[in-house]
Amino acid sequence: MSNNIITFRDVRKEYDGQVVLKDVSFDIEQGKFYTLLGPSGCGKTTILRLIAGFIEADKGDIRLEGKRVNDIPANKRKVNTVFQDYALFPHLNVFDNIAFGLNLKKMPKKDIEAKVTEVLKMVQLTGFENREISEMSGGQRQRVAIARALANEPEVLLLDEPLSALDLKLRTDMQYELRELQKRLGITFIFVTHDQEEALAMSDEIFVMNKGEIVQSGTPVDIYDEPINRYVADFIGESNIVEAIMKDDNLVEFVGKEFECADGGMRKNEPVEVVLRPEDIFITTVEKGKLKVKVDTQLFRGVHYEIVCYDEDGNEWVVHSTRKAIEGEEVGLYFEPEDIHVMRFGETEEEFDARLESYEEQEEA
Ligand SMILES: Nc1ncnc2c1ncn2[C@@H]1O[C@H](COP(=O)(O)OP(=O)(O)OP(=O)(O)O)[C@@H](O)[C@H]1O
Repeated sequence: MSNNIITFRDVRKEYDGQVVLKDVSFDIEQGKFYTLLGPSGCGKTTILRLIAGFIEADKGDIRLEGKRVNDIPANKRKVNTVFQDYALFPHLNVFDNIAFGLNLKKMPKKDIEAKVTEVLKMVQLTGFENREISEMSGGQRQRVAIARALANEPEVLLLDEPLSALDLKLRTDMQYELRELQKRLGITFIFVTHDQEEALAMSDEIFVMNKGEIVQSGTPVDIYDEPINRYVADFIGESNIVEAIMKDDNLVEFVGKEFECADGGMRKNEPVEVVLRPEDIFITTVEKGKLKVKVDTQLFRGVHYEIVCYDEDGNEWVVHSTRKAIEGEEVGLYFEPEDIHVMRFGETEEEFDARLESYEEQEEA
């Protein structure tokens, strides 16, 4: 049996004739932490609203636990949302904020008390029942908002940029807390952010979005190591991206030189792009390096120096190194074949997966 708690099949959403979600399909498995990642306006919140039932799809199937829910109202779905501003009632105390929805459902008083106690314990706010919302910190308010959502016993918790209002330190603390809470509760979290570091740190699976489409999905490591195109490579982490020619399987040419690489399954002499991450490049002597460059500038970033170099064709190469370089000096850049990542122009995720599979089979044969 499938472990999918949510399924989207060719789901489209338009506003005033403008398509903001382009026939999107995906599966969400029970009990995992998912993140929708992408720039402002790419459709992340639209997906959350469709799951919650706040808006209707113009086309396609939305299923929760296998059942089509397109026509099921929001309050009948086992899904709860934690909003960016938490949407707490400022004039009510913690207890009353959490009890609000339960009262509406006409839950008996004793059960409400037990439920509020239970969810406050889950978010480690036991004893805060009578505290006014105005007397709580940003992080505590957030936990109240989560507790209120959990009181409805959702199967899925939707979190729409819940950390964006917090300062950096609290934000990092809350990232740990949310991750830990999700693991402890074992319910599915769908988290929206435009912050790639947050997405990498917290998620089991990331959906990278652009202009109403999911461009790539996978684990943080997969997406970081194997971005399918320039957009994903640029969005997730820092990258050096140069145009190249795929000479043959395992052989790519850029800056007028051929390099051994681990990729294959493309046409001979196909124009491609190559990504090299700054932390995978080492600075050495011109003789020992694979590529000759000149050090231009460097910035001390605390853990490493960020060193900007230029090759003879004028391409910029950013290198992260724990050792300082000498500005103006000619040096060699060294990298391993498997750290060269080749990307085809216009390849979709399905095409990428299919190529990888058939190339790996061919390699094994
Ligand atoms: N009610 C609406 N009426 C018209 N257009 C809308 C409406 N809601 C959203 N949009 C448009 O749909 C697109 C996707 O919006 P959405 O809120 O899903 O983006 P997002 O990725 O969540 O962005 P952000 O990170 O800024 O919240 C945007 O272009 C937005 O302007």
